[in-house]
Amino acid sequence: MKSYNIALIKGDGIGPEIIDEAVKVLDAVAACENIEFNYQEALMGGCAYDVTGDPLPQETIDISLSSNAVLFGAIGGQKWDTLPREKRPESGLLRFRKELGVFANLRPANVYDELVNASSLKPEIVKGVDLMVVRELIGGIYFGEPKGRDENKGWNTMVYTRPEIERIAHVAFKIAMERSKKVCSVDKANVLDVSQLWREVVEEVAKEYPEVELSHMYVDNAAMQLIRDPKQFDVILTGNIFGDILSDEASMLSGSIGLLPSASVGSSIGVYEPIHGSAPDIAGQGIANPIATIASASMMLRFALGENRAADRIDYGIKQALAEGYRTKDIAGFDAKEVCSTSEMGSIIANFAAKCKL
Ligand SMILES: NC(=O)C1=CN([C@@H]2O[C@H](COP(=O)(O)OP(=O)(O)OC[C@H]3O[C@@H](n4cnc5c(N)ncnc54)[C@H](O)[C@@H]3O)[C@@H](O)[C@H]2O)C=CC1
Ligand SMILES: CC(C)CC(=O)C(=O)O
Ligand SMILES: [Mg+2]
Repeated sequence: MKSYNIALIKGDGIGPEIIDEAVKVLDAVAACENIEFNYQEALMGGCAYDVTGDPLPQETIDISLSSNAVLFGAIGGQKWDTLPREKRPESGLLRFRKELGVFANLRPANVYDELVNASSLKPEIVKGVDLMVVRELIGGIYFGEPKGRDENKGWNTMVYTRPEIERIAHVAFKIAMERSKKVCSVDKANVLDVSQLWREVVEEVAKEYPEVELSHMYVDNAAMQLIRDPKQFDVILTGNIFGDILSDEASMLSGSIGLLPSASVGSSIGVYEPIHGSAPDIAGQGIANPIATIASASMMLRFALGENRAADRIDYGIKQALAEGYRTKDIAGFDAKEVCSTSEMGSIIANFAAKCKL
């Protein structure tokens, strides 16, 4: 029996609720595939600050680095918003990503056929959308120096170096080679010097992938085009802040931010996490959609552990639950057979995943 060590970082808000459902589904597929998971929980975010005074205790980094993969929920909430920057949950998350060297955040945005009516856009615009946002994750304006604020001024700096752009561009082109061989690099090169360098380096890297068609788009136009005609995109390559924003926007093509998973990968252990935050407005109500996290667990199985059969089971479980009309509140349109709680949705997906005939 193969055995894997998984670091579980539940975090704040809905984090524990959605991670519990992903664990339920992982255990269901493990039983079918003769594998086992040893989970080790670690604190990050506001809950870590409350216990240790640090949103990212060293123990969390150690546990993560000694595991095969990290499954992450979400951090943050109003309770911690007035703390000094370094103590805030979000600083812990940024530091964590840097410590683990996860420079590439892969955010697939697919529209499930079963949910074309859940989108706020017309079905003919969203049906068949299948794109991948490749977001640089440990550089750009969230990390650049100088940053700070005083009474009357606040400042941050967007910095990218040539090697940082090269490595994320290679990730995007390699992914495009496995897909429809199209990369759209999104920047703001009409205004930002850093984007001019970005564009130049992406052009250079593109020469190593002659089969891939490269285009460039300014981020403001990209935000509009994503809604106007999302199927024009295959791989979107972009920096940290633009990717953060565009992927949240892309989630509305699929119907809810509670649906989109992600993989944060780089030089060591990967972190598998939904694209959304801790959703304090719905925490504790049992209504959060766990699908983004369950789908992130599937990405973990496929990319970190090579357990493709188990991942296929999860993907099938999600699709089948939707096909049979099960919906959490965020995606409950007119065609919902039943509006389920977070925990019911996890159990339904686990059951279908276990029954999947591979
Ligand atoms: N990776 C992370 O841990 C992230 C943390 N955050 C933090 O989360 C906190 C809340 O941030 P917001 O801007 O409100 O973003 P958010 O993504 O937490 O929530 C935005 C909206 O989407 C809804 N939503 C999010 N996830 C959902 C799910 N699984 N099912 C159903 N509805 C869902 C929420 O109820 C809310 O109305 C902040 O402290 C923020 O810094 C934000 C983004 C990412
Ligand atoms: C701390 C933020 C950068 C988290 C976030 O919004 C994200 O990674 O999507
Ligand atoms: Mg975000």
